[in-house]
Amino acid sequence: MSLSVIPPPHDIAAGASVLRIDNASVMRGQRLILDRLSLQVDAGQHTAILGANGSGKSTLVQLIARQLYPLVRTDGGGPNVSVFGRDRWNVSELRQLLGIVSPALQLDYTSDAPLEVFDAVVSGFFSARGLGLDHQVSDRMREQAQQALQQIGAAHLIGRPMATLSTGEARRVLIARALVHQPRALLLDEPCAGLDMASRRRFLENLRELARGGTTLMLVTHHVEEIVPEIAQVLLLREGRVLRQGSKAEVLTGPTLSEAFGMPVQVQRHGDYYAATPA
Ligand SMILES: Nc1ncnc2c1ncn2[C@@H]1O[C@H](COP(=O)(O)OP(=O)(O)OP(=O)(O)O)[C@@H](O)[C@H]1O
Repeated sequence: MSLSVIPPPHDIAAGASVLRIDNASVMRGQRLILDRLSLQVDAGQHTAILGANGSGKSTLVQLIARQLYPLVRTDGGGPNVSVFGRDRWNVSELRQLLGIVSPALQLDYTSDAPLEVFDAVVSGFFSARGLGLDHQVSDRMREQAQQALQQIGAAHLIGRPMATLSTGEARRVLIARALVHQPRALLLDEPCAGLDMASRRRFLENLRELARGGTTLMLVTHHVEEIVPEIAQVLLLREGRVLRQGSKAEVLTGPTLSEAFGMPVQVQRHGDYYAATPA
């Protein structure tokens, strides 16, 4: 199923990459958390960002989401993080092009007891959590929200309070919310965390459909098994630095993952999927 497009209220530079990070470093407190990181994601170049606990993945998500800013360059170069060709964004405008689903977002939405599923999704049009008196919801918006919920297999949850949903159900609803704008890209931080085997499989199939439908995926995970076949590029982080970047065949090897996770790891390939286990 494809959603009809509500055109974004702004232009994007023609041919601009979804994401360009050039030698960006991020400090938190006195610590250097990301160290001269570079990454380019072009439209349709589905990418996994992989790394052990504490390697800097969530910090990178916040950098991309413009919730954190890199250190000012000392080499005289221009801005070192651009999303859709721009380094400055109004966050709600950016969300129309780049949908983001993260554990922090899920916690925020599921702890709002009265928030109902459909309102949680349709309020995505206003970058608000739930509907207020000043929000004018058009028939078109309702239709788009309904379609997004159907697309991700969550339409049956309409009417339920967000706080009563299971982890997997809430995850789907938040993805539907991110999809109402039909974003060009989705940034998913550990989207399978807390999902059981069957939910994870169904969810990964949803992601594959989105990727095939033209949404560029940026998937942050520490599970090699979640790297769906459509993802061709992998960025492997270790202690805030890029340990390796390239195709799956180049990055997902035993020696490289052993270095990334600090223990011997064996990699198996099952068709188009990879799996990693302690050696
Ligand atoms: N606000 C902060 N102040 C200081 N250090 C921080 C802060 N936030 C994160 N860190 C540190 O930055 C490093 C990277 O954290 P980050 O959350 O980005 O890693 P991650 O790869 O997402 O880890 P995980 O897989 O455990 O979620 C960690 O060592 C963490 O302790």
